[in-house]
Amino acid sequence: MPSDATPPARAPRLALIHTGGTIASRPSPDGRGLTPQTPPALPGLEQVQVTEAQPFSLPSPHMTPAHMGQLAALIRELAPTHDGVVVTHGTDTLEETAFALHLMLDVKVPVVLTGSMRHAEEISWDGPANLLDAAHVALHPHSPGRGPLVVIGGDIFDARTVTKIHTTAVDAFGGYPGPIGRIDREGHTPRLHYFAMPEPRATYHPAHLHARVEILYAYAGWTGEGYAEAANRADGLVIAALGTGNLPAELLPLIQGTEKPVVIATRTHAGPVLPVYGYAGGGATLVEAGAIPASFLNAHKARLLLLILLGQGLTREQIQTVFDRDEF
Ligand SMILES: NC(=O)C[C@H](N)C(=O)O
Repeated sequence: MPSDATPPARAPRLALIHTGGTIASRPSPDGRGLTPQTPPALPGLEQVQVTEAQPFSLPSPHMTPAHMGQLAALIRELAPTHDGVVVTHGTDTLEETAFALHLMLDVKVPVVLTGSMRHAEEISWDGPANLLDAAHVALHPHSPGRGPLVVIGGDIFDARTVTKIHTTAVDAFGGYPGPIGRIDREGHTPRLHYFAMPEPRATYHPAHLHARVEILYAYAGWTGEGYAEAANRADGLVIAALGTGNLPAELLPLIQGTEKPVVIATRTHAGPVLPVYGYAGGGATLVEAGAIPASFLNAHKARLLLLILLGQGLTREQIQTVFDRDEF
């Protein structure tokens, strides 16, 4: 006899993509230190249908833009048949992969990256809780529309602002102005709060990811060592400059003479790049010489944005507009 009872809601479907990192690492049998070996198991989500994939297993210092492109393609493939995607990743370059995905992915389901600071054989192994938090965030109804998120230690971060702030602490992630949400558990029940609404963002579709963009790091007494060589071989440069985006005077003529895009970020850990100083090498003179302020992006995220815009074939002027208007 036909029943008019509502059929039970189907089990949520989660795609779990492993890429390596400490969350997959253990001491290697040859005694030479930690290496990625076994992807972590997802604990305590009985009602969820999980599909696992492992496109590669790398320590995250071995990640390249090509791997980020491969990951983006896999997520695009899995997204239509899943309600959320979790990516496990090494923490060293996690913010770069998160931001590259932020720039390139326009999938509808949430994408959440997580990792761990301690490996599976350590007493303070933080992998399982981070992974469970990430899964809850990925499947939560308030998570779509925020771009890829990073979840570590219960904090939920936006890919644009998150950065690794500690080399060993379990709460290794932060960044100005801080988390956009928080997940905790009351018993087994997740409690999730967002502190801001989702907002629209631009996404890009580069034809390739092999533009060469190099980063130079400014310091007191830099007279431009390495600049000419980098400018010759690269398609674009990013400089982690001083304060609001200032450099020693010797850099001004070098930037004036560079046709390729030169983006000025800051080595300071928070705040925008603003062209306010008019002394030789001051931010105002660099912008007048054609340099592009990176807004509030750190140097390694500015590099990815520049690399992606170059891969999409944008001109120097178009690239400047993207940075000027915060179209990311
Ligand atoms: N905690 C970590 O995952 C660090 C490791 N070196 C990695 O990024 O792969």
